Parts: sequence; C-alpha cells; structure tokens
Amino acid sequence: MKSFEQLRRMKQQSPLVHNMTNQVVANHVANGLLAIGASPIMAYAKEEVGPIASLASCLVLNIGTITTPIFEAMLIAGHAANEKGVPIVLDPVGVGVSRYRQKLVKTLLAELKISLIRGNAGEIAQLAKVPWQAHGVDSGTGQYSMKKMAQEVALANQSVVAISGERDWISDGKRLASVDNGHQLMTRVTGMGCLLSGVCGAFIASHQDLFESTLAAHITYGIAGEKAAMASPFPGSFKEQFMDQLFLLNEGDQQRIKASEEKI
Ligand SMILES: Nc1ncnc2c1ncn2[C@@H]1O[C@H](COP(=O)(O)OP(=O)(O)OP(=O)(O)O)[C@@H](O)[C@H]1O
Ligand SMILES: Cc1ncsc1CCO
Ligand SMILES: [Mg+2]
Repeated sequence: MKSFEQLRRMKQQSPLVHNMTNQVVANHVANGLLAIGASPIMAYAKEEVGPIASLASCLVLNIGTITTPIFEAMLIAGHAANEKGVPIVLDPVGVGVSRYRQKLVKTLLAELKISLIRGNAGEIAQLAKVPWQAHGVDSGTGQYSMKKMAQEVALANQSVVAISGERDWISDGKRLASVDNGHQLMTRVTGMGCLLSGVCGAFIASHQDLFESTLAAHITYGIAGEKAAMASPFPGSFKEQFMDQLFLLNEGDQQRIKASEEKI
C-alpha cells in the first residue's frame, strides 16, 4: 500500500475539489481540504456549477441539507463533470431518513456516472436495501455484513464504495479492503465523514486507480484521527488538532497503517 506516496502526489498537484456539500459542514470541509493540501471550492448556483465542475479535478455531491434547487444544480454539475471525465464522489448523507432523499439519490445514481459512493453503514445499507436501524445522519446499528454491503453496492452501481465506521470497508466489487485506523472521537465532531468524502475526492483526482486512492484516503485520514486523539481527548480541541494532523501527515506515519486487502 503506497498510501503516503499517494498523499505526496496529491499534495504536489493540489487538486481543485468542487464541493456541493451541506450547510452544517462546509467550513469544516474547506479547512480540512486546505490542511491536507488540496484546494476546495464551494459553489451551488445552477448558473455556474457546470463550468466550475468542468474545470475541477473532482466533484463531491453531499445531500446532507439538500433542497430541490441544489439538487437540480447537482445534476447540471454532475453532467458537466461526466462530460469532461472529472470523477464524482457521492455522499448520501441520511439517505434513509426520508423518501425525498431516497428519490434524489436514486436519480443521481441513475443519471450520473459516480466514481465513489462514500457513506456510513446506515447510508450504504439503505442503498443495499438491507435492514438497518440508522439514526438520522449517524450510522446506527444492523446485522448485515458490511463487507458484503460494500461489494454489492459497488457491483450494482459500477463504482467504488467506501463504508466508514470503527472499521472502514472499501470495495470496487472485485477487490475489498478494510481499514482499522481512526478514533472514536471522530464520531463526536460533525462532518468528519463529509470531510472524508472531500479528502477521497482529492485523492481520486490525482491517481488513476480509484480503489487504491480511496484506500489511501481512508488510511491517512484515520491516522490523522489517531494522532489528534493522542494530543486532545475532548471533541472541541480534537477538532482543531485533527486539522493540524491533516497538515502534518507524512511518510514517517507509515508504520501506523492498520489496513488489509482481502481476496474475494
Ligand atoms: N468507532 C470508530 N472508531 C474509530 N474510527 C471511527 C469510528 N467511527 C467512525 N470512525 C472514523 O471516522 C470517520 C468518519 O466516519 P463516520 O462513519 O463517523 O462518518 P459519517 O457518519 O458519514 O460522518 P458525518 O455524516 O457526521 O460527516 C472515518 O474516518 C471513520 O473511519
Ligand atoms: C448534522 C447534519 N444534519 C444534516 S447534514 C449534517 C452533518 C453531518 O452529516
Ligand atoms: Mg456522513
């Protein structure tokens, strides 16, 4: 796993990541992307999202506080990105909470070529149509195998799927990897998953292999979480530390990697 080599390459390229994200986390996502070395732009107006998505290195669609005008703008941005071969990340935040979100996500997946679907277990369970007790935008609990969910949703949508949690699962349908890096405090700060979606966008923008670059994003992001938790045990200061640790990530952290690839 050449995760830190990929991090270095990403930093050199400083990819422009067009985020159409939610109102709760926009500032957090922009700061986190800057800290790790990417270049964020947030833009939502239907009049400008097409050209912006076309010149970006990646487009991230996050439905956390979606409204119909933003959804319509996402379709415009998504089609522009697809036309130019700009990869798209979809974060189906809270997709299980309403029929409205389910319908929107179904349309996005039907109309756009999505490179990566990244969400927590509750969100991916909804896409996999398996029983799960999601808890609003939080992952909740369920019995179904996360690795199977990742594989199935990947195959069904012909994209890479990443499920976050205590152990992250990443699959493109043919390959499967798990990542144990990360820290419980990451669940006590809002937008840690949303920022991870942005960081995945930065990594997939600068690497050919979607699966490998998604894996590298999860590994390095989880390591930043572990290092931040060593420095601060409470959510407020953890959040600040986490930004610093995204900035400080380097090849010296290689020995912290806790990830493995499984044959399927
Ligand atoms: N219990 C845990 N232990 C260690 N790391 C965790 C744990 N839960 C989540 N993480 C890590 O936290 C990050 C965010 O994952 P999480 O599942 O909380 O995203 P999310 O629910 O989409 O977040 P949000 O919607 O609030 O942005 C990931 O890097 C994941 O590996
Ligand atoms: C709390 C919350 N509500 C809608 S989006 C969001 C941020 C985490 O996804
Ligand atoms: Mg989320």
